[in-house]
Amino acid sequence: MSSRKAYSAPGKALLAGGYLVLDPAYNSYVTALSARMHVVIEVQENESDTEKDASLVKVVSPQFEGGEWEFRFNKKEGAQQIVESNGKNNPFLQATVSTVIAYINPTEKFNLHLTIFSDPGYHSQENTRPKYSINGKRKFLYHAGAINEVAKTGLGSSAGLVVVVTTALLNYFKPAEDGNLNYNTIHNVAQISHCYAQKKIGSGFDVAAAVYGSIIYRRFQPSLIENLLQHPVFTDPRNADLQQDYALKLQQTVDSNWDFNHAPCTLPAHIRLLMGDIQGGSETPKLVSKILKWKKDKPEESEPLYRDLNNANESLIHSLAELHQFYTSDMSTYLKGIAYLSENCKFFHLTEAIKNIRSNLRKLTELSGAAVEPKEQTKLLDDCNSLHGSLGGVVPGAGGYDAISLLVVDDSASQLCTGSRELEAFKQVTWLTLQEEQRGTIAENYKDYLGL
Ligand SMILES: Nc1ncnc2c1ncn2[C@@H]1O[C@H](COP(=O)(O)OP(=O)(O)O)[C@@H](O)[C@H]1O
Ligand SMILES: C[C@@](O)(CCOP(=O)(O)OP(=O)(O)O)CC(=O)O
Repeated sequence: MSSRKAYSAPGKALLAGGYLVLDPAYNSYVTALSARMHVVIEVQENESDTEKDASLVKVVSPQFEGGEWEFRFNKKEGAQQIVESNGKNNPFLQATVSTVIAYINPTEKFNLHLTIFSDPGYHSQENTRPKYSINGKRKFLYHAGAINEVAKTGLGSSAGLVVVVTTALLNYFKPAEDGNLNYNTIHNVAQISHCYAQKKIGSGFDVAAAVYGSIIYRRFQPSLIENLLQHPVFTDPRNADLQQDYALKLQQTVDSNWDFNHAPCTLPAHIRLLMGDIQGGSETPKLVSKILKWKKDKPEESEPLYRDLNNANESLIHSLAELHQFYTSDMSTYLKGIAYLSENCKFFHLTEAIKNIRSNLRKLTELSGAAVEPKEQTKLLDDCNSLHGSLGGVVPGAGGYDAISLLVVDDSASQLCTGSRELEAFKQVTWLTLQEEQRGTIAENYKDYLGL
């Protein structure tokens, strides 16, 4: 490869399928966003920063204070030792770098330098200064604090990071023969790394969207990777035999055929997604454990509600596909429909599906006691319905106080954002400047990042 390459991967919004997506029985609807995570990877020719025989992956995240991690690889008595030599912790980078290296098992020494950039939508924009690339194509915000001190907006920064770094490293060590990216390998390695870093097997919708872009997603069976994450190498990491056994099992798992759904999807033409970040926020793991406990304790309540919520989700998925199909088959009527929304029954299906999802999420809130669509968000989403051009909105993902997602007619989007700023009801909402961008992980031009 030429000595420098760049890649990017998108953030996500889970419009339908929160909680249900944890179960491989249900489909969810995930929109990939124009807020993306980026990496520039360079091969370092200079040997001075590596010890003899040692390999190095250095990662710099210049938008955050102290964003520098160095992973040194040393082979001693047949066993690979990986040390973060700055004494710093970034579990997602550590997991990604070590999983890719275990999967590839490189025989030659390597010395790689990675620089991470994240688009403005991922983090709070307070106390930042903008910096532009020399050619003006990229603008990133530089923060006054460290990565774990700056508030997140919930677009899935760790999934974006893991996927883009996996893409860069796999493409360096094992580029696909046809020059394309090997999406399935990237996906499988990234899911394993993300679970390993989080010490739990989540649904993985954020990782899958970062790889494949906007998708209808049904998860993989957790048992597929359970044994890998409990491998004895994690309690005896410098044991050469265990390392070998782990690497073999990792390769077999990554290269096997995963049964999961990642069918591409797109929002219908002229319908735009707006994401409103809400000051405050909720802790997803607490909500998830409350819901799962209720689901287990009260199957008589949860089973019918999960069924109803799934029906509402499926009907949203169906009506979005139906509208997309309508646009491609009869554009002029579709455009008239966009202009006279309430008169067209196909748009009516969409707004009804959103209403049904919301009423089921409110029931979930009431029965489980977990604040999925709390009263404040109910009021906010109801207020959104009265804004000109709004087709309705939901609490995305785990819900709570984090964010709202609205579907709006694109002509009205900017007016809706500016208009709502004047209203008391929207004072804690910051509309993020982003939209759907269907593409998953892709190669970029490294020249667009020079000077940052
Ligand atoms: N730009 C970045 N540079 C370095 N590490 C990052 C960056 N963005 C995210 N991370 C890693 O991901 C972690 C955040 O992950 P997580 O808490 O799962 O949030 P999210 O919901 O945004 O994925 C950070 O603490 C850091 O370890
Ligand atoms: C509850 C969930 O199904 C969805 C959570 O979605 P969010 O988009 O809220 O995720 P975070 O960015 O981690 O807060 C849990 C899961 O699928 O893992």
